Amino acid sequence: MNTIAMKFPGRRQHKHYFPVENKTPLTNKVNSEPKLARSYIVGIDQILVDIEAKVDDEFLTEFSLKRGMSQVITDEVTHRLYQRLKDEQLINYEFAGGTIGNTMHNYSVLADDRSVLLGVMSKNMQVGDYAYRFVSNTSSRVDLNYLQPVDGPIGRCFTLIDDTGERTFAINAGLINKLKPESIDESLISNAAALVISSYLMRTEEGDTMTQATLKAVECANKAGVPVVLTLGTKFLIEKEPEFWRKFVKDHVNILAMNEDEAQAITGITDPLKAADACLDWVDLVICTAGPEGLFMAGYVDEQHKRATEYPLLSGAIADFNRYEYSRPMLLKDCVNPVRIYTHTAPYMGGPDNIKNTNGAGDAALAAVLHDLSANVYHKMNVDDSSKHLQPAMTYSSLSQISKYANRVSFEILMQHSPRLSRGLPEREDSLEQAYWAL
Ligand SMILES: Nc1ncnc2c1ncn2[C@@H]1O[C@H](COP(=O)(O)OP(=O)(O)OP(=O)(O)O)[C@@H](O)[C@H]1O
Ligand SMILES: O=c1[nH]cnc2c1ncn2[C@@H]1O[C@H](CO)[C@@H](O)[C@H]1O
Repeated sequence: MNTIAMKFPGRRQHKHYFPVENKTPLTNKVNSEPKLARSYIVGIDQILVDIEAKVDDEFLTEFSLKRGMSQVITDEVTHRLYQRLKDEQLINYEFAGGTIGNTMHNYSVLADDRSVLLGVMSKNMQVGDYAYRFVSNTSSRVDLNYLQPVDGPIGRCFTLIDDTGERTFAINAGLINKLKPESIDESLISNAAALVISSYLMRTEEGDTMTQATLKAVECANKAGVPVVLTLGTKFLIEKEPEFWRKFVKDHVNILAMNEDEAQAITGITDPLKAADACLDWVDLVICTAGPEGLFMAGYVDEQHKRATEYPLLSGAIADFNRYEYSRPMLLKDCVNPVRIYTHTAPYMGGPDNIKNTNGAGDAALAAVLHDLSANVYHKMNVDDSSKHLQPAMTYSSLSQISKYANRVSFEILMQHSPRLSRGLPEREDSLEQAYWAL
């Protein structure tokens, strides 16, 4: 089948995509030093290495770990747990992790462009230790220059996979929560295309400064009109304080990413489409992954910019919900007559025959959405007079297109062990219908 590649304006691909640099008629060469402005995104994380191991239910019980949850464990439990995993040779791999660390890495791989990761890093690093491993397993496109040095270890996240494929996280925190508000560079945040955070950043102890650092970054982004993107991390954190999270999301967040369990925890609604719709009362754009059911997205468009889909209309909890999925989503404040838009994408090719591990599939979907969002900022910075920007949209592509891209990236993660991509998507895929990639 004849296919065309998904092309975004980015440093590597822009010249195929839109001619912002024309050849000089005299030399017939493209100016060798194009002075294009660049967009980037910033993420904050608890800097962690994942230690993945296959375990059974008894193992979880022995260490009093709650299945499916991300929980913090003491140094003493860590020591015993690590020893058991080593003695029984249960460890599959040790690799850089962290929900936002993974998202920044995947964004940089997909966009072939810069993201900035904020957090802490051991100031004394030895070849082979966890800090070293984190740095060496992170894309060179992720800017680590703003990490705050600390005198001690980064964190470890035991990623324990049981027979059903469910993952339980046990976190040994090290100094991950010692990021200080002073380490947040305000101009770095206020010039970014987006600020990306997770609910885990609020899980701190007395004396930790991570939460204050995060709140400072969020306030700075809010003030500068930089979209704040929150991923909900794990439902148990949300269930503990749903009222706090609803208020935080309403007051500070523009884009909310979650899976269906987290969506239920924050809205009380089981149906992922209805839950996504409920979240539109608080935010501008919603990404809700739903495992084997695929991906739902919801957003806003102004009446004058809405575009009707060419796909068959779908009905679920909301009738004909995908009617305007061809629209490019907008901030609610930029809509004179806001219309709610929704889309759904079923797992790419029905999902892989053999799912290695679903860990990080949701983070990867978010990385794809961020790629589209920053592509829009990049294009606007360089070709502001393009007719494309007559509509003050948040993203480069339509809701439908972004959702397909995100779902495609999730598929890639399901086929591998690590939550981090090792390469971008293929430019051409014969198995893809043209409509899947066409703009
Ligand atoms: N069993 C499955 N079959 C087919 N596709 C799946 C399956 N599980 C996940 N997916 C795909 O991966 C995407 C994300 O999955 P999921 O909802 O499990 O993310 P998540 O729970 O947020 O993951 P994480 O928190 O580990 O990043 C889904 O939207 C879907 O496209
Ligand atoms: O408490 C936490 N803080 C930051 N990241 C976490 C925490 N618990 C789990 N993950 C991260 O979530 C990723 C998959 O989505 C894993 O790679 C793991 O490192």
